Amino acid sequence: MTSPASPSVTETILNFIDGSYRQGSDGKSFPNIDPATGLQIGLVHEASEADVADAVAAAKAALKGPWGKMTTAERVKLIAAVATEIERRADDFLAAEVADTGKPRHVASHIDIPRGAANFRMFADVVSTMPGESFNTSTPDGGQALNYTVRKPKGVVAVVCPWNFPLLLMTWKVGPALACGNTVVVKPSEETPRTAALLGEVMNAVGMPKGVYNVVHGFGPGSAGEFLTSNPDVDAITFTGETGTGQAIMQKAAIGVRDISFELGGKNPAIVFADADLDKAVEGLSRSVFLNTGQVCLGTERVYVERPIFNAFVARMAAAAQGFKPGVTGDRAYLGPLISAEHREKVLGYYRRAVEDGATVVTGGGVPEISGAEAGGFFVEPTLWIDVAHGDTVMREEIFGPCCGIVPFDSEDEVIALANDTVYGLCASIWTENMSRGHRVAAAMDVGVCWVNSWFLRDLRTAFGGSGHSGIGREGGVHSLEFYTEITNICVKL
Ligand SMILES: NC(=O)C1=CN([C@@H]2O[C@H](COP(=O)(O)OP(=O)(O)OC[C@H]3O[C@@H](n4cnc5c(N)ncnc54)[C@H](O)[C@@H]3O)[C@@H](O)[C@H]2O)C=CC1
Ligand SMILES: O=C(O)/C=C/C=C(\O)C(=O)O
Repeated sequence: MTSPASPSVTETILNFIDGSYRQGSDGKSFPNIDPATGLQIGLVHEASEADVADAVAAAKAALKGPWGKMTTAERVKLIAAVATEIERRADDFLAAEVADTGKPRHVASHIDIPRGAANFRMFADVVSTMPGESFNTSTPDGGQALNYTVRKPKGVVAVVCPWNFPLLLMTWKVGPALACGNTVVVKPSEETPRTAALLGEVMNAVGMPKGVYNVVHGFGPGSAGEFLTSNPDVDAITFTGETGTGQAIMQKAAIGVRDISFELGGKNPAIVFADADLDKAVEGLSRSVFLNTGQVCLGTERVYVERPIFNAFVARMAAAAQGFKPGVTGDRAYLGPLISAEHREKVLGYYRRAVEDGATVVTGGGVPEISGAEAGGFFVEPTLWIDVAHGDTVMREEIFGPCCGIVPFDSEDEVIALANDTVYGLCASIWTENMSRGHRVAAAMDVGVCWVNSWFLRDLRTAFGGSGHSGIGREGGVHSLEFYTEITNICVKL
């Protein structure tokens, strides 16, 4: 895709290959759009197949260079320096993330940017403190053997990223990959190329060897995403994004039997029991439904509420939703735009479908009136539905917008069955003051992550990922090492 530079273009975003910024070798570029205004604010240089091959070759060569020869102590010192440099340049990362996503500054400054640094620091700690495994083994001749494991990097890791938390989700993969001694080629989302490109400056500033961190810009099929995941010198692929994309990447990964780690979509339920602390539940669920304008894989799109408190809960959630004013200026309770005009059309399609299927719109359901600079932004109203049936499209498909259906229930068994009746299995949240019930229902959820009386409360050492159509594998803490390292078991006859 090529687009001519327009007068509003202010910045050129380049690929980062073998330690240097490069234009695309075949001269293609595409526009970088500010979702808050709909205006073009930059021009992204698209990587050609040859550029992607160069990036992979640089990453492969770097495994044999100074990077591959470093001790763990030397490597983790560099990785910790990356975290410190991100913190030092926090304002630059914040500006880049806000420009690409249109998200409110307070969201990016509290979530995206600090996590970008933390993802490096935490995995530097994990790798430097990770114990090995060993067994004393009795041998048939009455003697002994010692078994122990050594972990080695997998090699070149392809990191394919989405647009909802660009720096956070990219570094969640790059941090452990590098801490384990791999090299990476990152394909950021075409919607959000800036922070991945900026991280190249950080790598050079801290003295990261050339070729360890590479970035190629472009799209999926027939572009950088496909070129990267089909390159035979890529040893493993980690991906966050849509389930269908995961399936396409999995087919590429099968060639050469490459390992994959996938964090995919969700249709996450929340269960609110009548004994819940309603203030806490409404506060938590108004974040889980509306944070990042609902563009969170962990976001809640189905809320089940025990019948005695159903009406009170719906009224409180409606008031909370009406407090979120779409737009990028004003007080803290505002909603940023959706990522693109195309995504807004998709979300509005679900808004229409809910009504066609008989839902009652409690609040929202359309496009807000916004004047001034943001009039061309991709905003939608925060939206709640009741009178939705379990089989309705908006209760089954991932929408990725600021909306949810709210449904009453009468018994614990009934609500567990409803919550689990989905092809997805990413996360759930349970709201109750009866902790024995909290533990019991949480354990019954067929998901990778279940919160009780909280949501998106993250300890980066814990296992993170989903089951079913929500993903393959777990990352986080030592779980990341399972994916980013290869184990050799050494058996020594004593
Ligand atoms: N964290 C999550 O779970 C996310 C889920 N989504 C869901 O996915 C929907 C579509 O959003 P998209 O950005 O289009 O997600 P996507 O899954 O198509 O894109 C994610 C990344 O994969 C790349 N990609 C796409 N097709 C590829 C292919 N065949 N081979 C290699 N790379 C490929 C894209 O260029 C991008 O970097 C959203 O509406 C939302 O429902 C989107 C972003 C994040
Ligand atoms: O905390 C994390 O590691 C991840 C958070 C959010 C997502 O994975 C997502 O929205 O895709």
